[in-house]
Amino acid sequence: MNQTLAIQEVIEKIDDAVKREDYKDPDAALALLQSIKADLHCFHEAGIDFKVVVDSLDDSIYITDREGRVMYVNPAHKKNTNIEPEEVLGRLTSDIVREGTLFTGGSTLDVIKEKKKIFRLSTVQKKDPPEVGYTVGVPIFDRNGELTQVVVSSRPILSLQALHEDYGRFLSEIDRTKDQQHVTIHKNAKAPSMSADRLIGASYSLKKISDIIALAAPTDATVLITGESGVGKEVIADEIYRRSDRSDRTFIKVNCASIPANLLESELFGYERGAFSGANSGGKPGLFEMASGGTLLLDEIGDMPMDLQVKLLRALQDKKITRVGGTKPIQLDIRFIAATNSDLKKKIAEGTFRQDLFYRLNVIPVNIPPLRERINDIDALTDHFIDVFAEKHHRRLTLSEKNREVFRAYHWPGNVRELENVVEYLTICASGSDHVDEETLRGILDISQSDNPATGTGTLAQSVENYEKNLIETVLKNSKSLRDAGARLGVNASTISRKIKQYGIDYPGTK
Ligand SMILES: Nc1ncnc2c1ncn2[C@@H]1O[C@H](COP(=O)(O)OP(=O)(O)OP(=O)(O)O)[C@@H](O)[C@H]1O
Repeated sequence: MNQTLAIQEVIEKIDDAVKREDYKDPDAALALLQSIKADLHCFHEAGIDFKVVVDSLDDSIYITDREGRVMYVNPAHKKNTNIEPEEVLGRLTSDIVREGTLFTGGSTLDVIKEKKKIFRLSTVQKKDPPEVGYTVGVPIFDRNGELTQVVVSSRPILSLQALHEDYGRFLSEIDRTKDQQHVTIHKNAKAPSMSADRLIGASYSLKKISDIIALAAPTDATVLITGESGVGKEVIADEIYRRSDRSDRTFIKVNCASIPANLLESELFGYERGAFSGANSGGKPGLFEMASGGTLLLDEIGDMPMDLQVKLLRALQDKKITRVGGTKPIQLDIRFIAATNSDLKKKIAEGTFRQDLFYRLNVIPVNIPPLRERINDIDALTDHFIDVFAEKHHRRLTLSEKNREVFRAYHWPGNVRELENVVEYLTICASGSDHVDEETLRGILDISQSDNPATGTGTLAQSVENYEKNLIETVLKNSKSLRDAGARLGVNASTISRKIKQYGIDYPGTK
């Protein structure tokens, strides 16, 4: 039990006994004394001097009464803020914040107002230059539910930034080790190259998708899989292939966005001898020919150039293609699956995607909702990834119920891929205890979108802008593209591009 609360309970116990005049009844008085002795014994047994503990913490601790009058600050508070204890002790936090010479922001006043735990930024004005801190204010209540004290712990936001950078480095490391190929060829569904990932989830949407797959997979009907980046489109395509009658034949996956537009046509359709200079003189079959008899996944179909869309439409309609520079039609027998994270209807309206191609592809539409709309999948996927990474890294991550609540409440801009990365990172960097501390979680999740916006003075706003600028610069350094940086920060590429201009960040091609 919290020691302050426990002492307060003993005091209240004595007050109640005095009110009831227990001392007039020897039995009641004895019972009271025995109960107090038991309480004191508990403190003694615990053997922990909580003041020594708080004084040894590296985080700043700032404790006020219910009005916000400062009762205590620990030595780390002075070390981290340059504020002498006598400058704040006995003073009202509202006065200190209003004056604005020691610090601004912070969570004390909001905890008093809202009577719940609050996360806020605070700017230490006594530091030169002023330094932004990340504060967590917690209310303490008596047993009647009345607020008695507020305890605020804080640390410089740079420590969170360091954590974020560490996580950014981890992500680029993963990217580097991932297969960077634009085309993947699987000989059959049991080939070692096929990912072992199966469709995990407990949500109603995933169950519906699973039902559609069960019905559509054994047919040759074209499937169009849509959904944000990282929702699991490729996993669904794999599942369709596994459950299809073509699972013992070739499955080719081609990423239409990563192959340069001028090469995509010859990659897909192949070319005849001497079709263009530099090409293999004997001609080359394209991916359509190579996939014939099997399945072809056209990933990122929304990024296919318009002129190729016409050719693709013809191939789908006629089930025939002609190599670049060739005249002889080649018969195809392909099961097509297309996937995209673009809004194809919007692209049609903008004139960058052909409507007739859309209808050709959209025979069996499968839309995968973002993870934040499939909260029931989060626990199942988390457990799945904990198992996967326990096996890979020989250590097991344990999450508390509170950690899981943070997971369920988070908006997962990078969807399942982000959840997978977070679980891998925590397995490596934060396993070995029965929970992950909340600060570590907030450090690697996208805190810029947290539900605790900074309450701000001009200086605070400026500091937050600085933080945002630094964070974007750091993430850009570790990213392959604006889109990649956007995905890491949970915003789209155009937001990153706008911020680059707004903050004058030096990034090639944006000036
Ligand atoms: N339902 C799921 N069950 C198990 N693993 C999943 C599930 N959904 C996604 N994943 C995992 O999440 C990661 C991202 O999934 P995937 O590559 O299929 O997403 P995507 O929608 O194709 O992304 P992008 O549009 O960026 O290519 C993969 O490692 C995949 O194994």
